[in-house]
Amino acid sequence: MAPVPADQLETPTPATAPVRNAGKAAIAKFSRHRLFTSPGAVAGLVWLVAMVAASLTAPLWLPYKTEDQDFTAVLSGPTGAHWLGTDELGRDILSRIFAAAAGTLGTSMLTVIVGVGLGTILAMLAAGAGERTEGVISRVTEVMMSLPGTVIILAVIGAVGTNIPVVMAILGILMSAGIYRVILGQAKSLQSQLYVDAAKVDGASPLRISLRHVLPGLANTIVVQAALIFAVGMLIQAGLAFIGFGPPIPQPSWGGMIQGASQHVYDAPWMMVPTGAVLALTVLSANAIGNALGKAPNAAAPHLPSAAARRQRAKAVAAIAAAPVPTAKDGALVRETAKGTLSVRNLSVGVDNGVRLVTDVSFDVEQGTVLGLVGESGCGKTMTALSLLGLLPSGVSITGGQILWNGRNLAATTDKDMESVRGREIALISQEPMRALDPMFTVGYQLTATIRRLRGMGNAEARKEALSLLEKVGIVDAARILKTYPHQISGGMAQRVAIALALSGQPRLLVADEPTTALDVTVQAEILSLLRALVKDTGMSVVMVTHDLGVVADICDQVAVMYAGQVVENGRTAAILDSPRHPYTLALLAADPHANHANDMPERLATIQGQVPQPKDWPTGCRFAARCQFAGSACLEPVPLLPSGAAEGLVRCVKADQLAVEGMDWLATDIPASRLLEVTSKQTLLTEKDMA
Ligand SMILES: Nc1ncnc2c1ncn2[C@@H]1O[C@H](COP(=O)(O)OP(=O)(O)OP(=O)(O)O)[C@@H](O)[C@H]1O
Repeated sequence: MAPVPADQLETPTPATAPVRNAGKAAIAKFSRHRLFTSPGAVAGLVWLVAMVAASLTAPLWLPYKTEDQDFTAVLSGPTGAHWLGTDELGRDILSRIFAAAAGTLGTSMLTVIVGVGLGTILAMLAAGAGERTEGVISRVTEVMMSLPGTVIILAVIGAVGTNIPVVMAILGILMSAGIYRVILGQAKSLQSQLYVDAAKVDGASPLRISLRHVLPGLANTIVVQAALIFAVGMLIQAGLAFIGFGPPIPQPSWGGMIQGASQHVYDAPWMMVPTGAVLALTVLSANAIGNALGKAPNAAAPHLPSAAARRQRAKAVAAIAAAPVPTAKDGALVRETAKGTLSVRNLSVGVDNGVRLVTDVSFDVEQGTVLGLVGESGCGKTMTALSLLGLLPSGVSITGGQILWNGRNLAATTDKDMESVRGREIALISQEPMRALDPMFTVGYQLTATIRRLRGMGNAEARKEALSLLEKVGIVDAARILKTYPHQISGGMAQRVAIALALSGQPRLLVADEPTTALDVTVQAEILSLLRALVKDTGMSVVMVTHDLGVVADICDQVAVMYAGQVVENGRTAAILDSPRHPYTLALLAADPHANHANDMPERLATIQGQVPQPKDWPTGCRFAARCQFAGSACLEPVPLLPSGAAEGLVRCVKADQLAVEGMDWLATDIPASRLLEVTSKQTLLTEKDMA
């Protein structure tokens, strides 16, 4: 049995370590919560927690009773005996502020519970129970919103007296109508999600669907609304007390104290300061918390990076710009980048402060050629493609390497500068054409607006160009399509329009992320032949992300096969499809029914056991080893990308030559014991059996 390399041996750890690590991870995750990344929200939270704690424990520590009068210090400013001064009756302001705090905070919370609770229940009911119920609830809430809230509150006070909890609960009922309107749209959108349909098919009751599938999706909006209503409740309560509808005298209230202070604004201006400041700070704190929570991923456009992500990216960009230019390493192709050639060098992409998703990826795309990025789901194709456009999702950034394009390193380009590249030099077409089209506007409006913005044309000229672009992408009745809305055209037509949109800035490179996956087979063929014709006619290049080897064979000049965030093999398409040098490419071809000739179609198609490992589980050696039929002890070491011997191809496999010489096939059976190498996650244990 071969020895296990030292760097892959697990260090024995005490039994308590996992618990401690889990605790640390939980604390780290908690501290990254958006609430704690906003200084304003942290300060607000600290203030609110301190206020609640101080008000709840007030009877234990307050220096004076609220009604104690000190006639030797009437209307005094801050003194040793009265830290925040006294009022016109010599009562201690500090004691009165905190004695009033519990009531003010508690009854404001009551408004939140009634308002947000009722609004949420009504919205979930309306979203789940069909149009009639929604219609009834909506009409009722419209009536509630049309009622004069102040008059109703004053009428309630007239009827029940200044019973603050009752008044604040009624205020909550009045506010619930507005909250219902805010939450309804989101609840309806959640009700139309596929997983909700699946739950219905599984026979889940409407109540269970609402609680299990809809309510969690509303959590963010509910919390934000609660924070804002809490602030509004406090202000309204203070306002009522100011005009004399607060708790009965001598019971203190913040509004009543401000009203008292307003009588002495000239002779004792200080008196206004402590209560006013505490009220303002408490309201600001609730708003700051609401604002921070409102910046949740589902509250913002998901494709736009957050400020924190942008800061992180700016840091990464600066580090990449300062790094020395990589040279030919381990045989990797390094050529002078000609104009119109894209050269990606040692590109790495990772989650900010987290795992790496793509490592050390290199490839070239020459002008007028198509490169296919191929591999199973989760191999990092999309992350690589989106890096080219600076469109990585929020929280994911380029961590190293270069993207050389027209004399610039796009990996070290700021977000602002990327704006002049996107659309004009490099454009994107995505898997789902409807993502590129706004359902609110006609195709013509969207195309002309984009052409005017990217090419600086006038309206009439842009309209002509839009027509010509639609004709270029094979749309026969272009004039009619210009007037249609996206939902009025088919998927294939929408993809043609999306391609026309991508072409409106006359880009030299098109990044196509599985552009045919969502289309049916005949339309797929049409779109592929359209792309082929566009490459030929315009001389632009294409980076085509796909998991379909048929698409690769059909359109790609070069192919880069990706596995677990790495390129494992690249080179000319014909060379790679004819004589693959990496076992993963071999396996993909063996598993593809179209890659096998009808005559020698095996009885059983090959499979690749297991799954692509998660980025956190990548082993230090060959990442494919755990699934590979040919793995051996040498595969436990990191494997560089080396010339494959076929044209300019590169391969990341220590056994590539042996496989090529011996002409070994990927077997359609389970991995034979004679070829088995057990590679467990993280820790790689070699149990080689009968390996030569
Ligand atoms: N926003 C994200 N944050 C963190 N990790 C992500 C994010 N998006 C994708 N990943 C992870 O990055 C890795 C690569 O994903 P990527 O989408 O690039 O794969 P892919 O090969 O394009 O797959 P597919 O064909 O399914 O699109 C996967 O492990 C995936 O789980």
